[in-house]
Amino acid sequence: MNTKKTVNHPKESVIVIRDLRISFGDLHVLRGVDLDLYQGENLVVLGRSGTGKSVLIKIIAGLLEPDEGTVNVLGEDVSKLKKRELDALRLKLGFSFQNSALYDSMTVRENLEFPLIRNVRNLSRSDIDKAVEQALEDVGLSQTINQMPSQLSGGQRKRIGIARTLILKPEIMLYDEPTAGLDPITSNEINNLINEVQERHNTSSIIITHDLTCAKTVGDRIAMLLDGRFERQGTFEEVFEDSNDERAKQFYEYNFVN
Ligand SMILES: Nc1ncnc2c1ncn2[C@@H]1O[C@H](COP(=O)(O)OP(=O)(O)OP(=O)(O)O)[C@@H](O)[C@H]1O
Repeated sequence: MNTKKTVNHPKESVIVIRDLRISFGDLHVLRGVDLDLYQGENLVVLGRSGTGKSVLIKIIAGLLEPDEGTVNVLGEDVSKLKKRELDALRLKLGFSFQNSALYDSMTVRENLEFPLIRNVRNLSRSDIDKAVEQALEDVGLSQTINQMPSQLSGGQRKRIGIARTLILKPEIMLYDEPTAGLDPITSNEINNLINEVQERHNTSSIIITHDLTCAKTVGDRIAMLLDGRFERQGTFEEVFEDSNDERAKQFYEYNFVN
C-alpha cells in the first residue's frame, strides 16, 4: 500500500476555521479548533469515536452553531448568513453521509434525478438525462441506470450515493466514514473513487474516517482531532510514522489493518 503522492496545491483556503469551540453541558467537545481546507486537496480528519468529527461537519454546514470561533466557507462567514444564503452555500457542499440511503422505491436514475429536480430550476429533460449519465459515468456504474437499489451491492450503493452528491457539482465534498462496513476490496474501490473525484472535478474534500488505509490512500493531508483540537496535522508519515506522540501511536496500532 503506497501513501498517496501529495500534490503541491496552491494554498488558497476554501474553508478557514479559527478557534472553534463548542460544549454540550460539561462536555467540551471542540476546544479551539483551527483548520484550513485548501483548494483541490483531500483532507482526512481522524479521531476516536466521540471526539467531535460529526459535530465539526455540522458546524461547517451551518447545521449547528458553535459557542465561539469562526467558520468561513468559500469566502462566507457561516454564522452571518441568512437562511437563503446558507441554503445557497449548502448547495456548493456535497455531503456523503454514512446513512445517506438511496430511496428503495426509486430506480437509480430516479434517485439521481431527485436532487436535481429539487434544487435546480428550469432544467430540460435532456439536461437532466445528461447530468444523470455523467454522474453515473463518474462512478463507473452507467449500466445500473434502470436498476433498483435492492439489486446493487453495498459498494455499488455507496458509489450511487456519491454520484447523487456529485450531480449538483459541489465545490467541496464532505465524506463521513466512506468505507465503513465495506470489505477491503470494495473499500479500495471507494478510496480510488474519492481520488478520481478530486482529479476529475478539482474538488476540495474533507474525509472523516477511522480507516487508516483510507487515510493513507486518499489523504493529501491528515488532521488528527485530539482532546478537542487538531494538534497533529501533516502528511500520513508526519502524523504517524515520524511521530513520538503516544496518542497518535496508539491510534495507529489499533486502527491500521493493512
Ligand atoms: N446535539 C448534541 N447534544 C448533546 N451532545 C452532543 C450533540 N451532538 C454531539 N454530542 C456529543 O458530542 C460528542 C461528539 O460527537 P460526534 O458525533 O461529533 O462524535 P464523532 O467524533 O463523530 O464520533 P463517531 O466517530 O463515533 O461518529 C459526543 O459525546 C456526542 O454525544
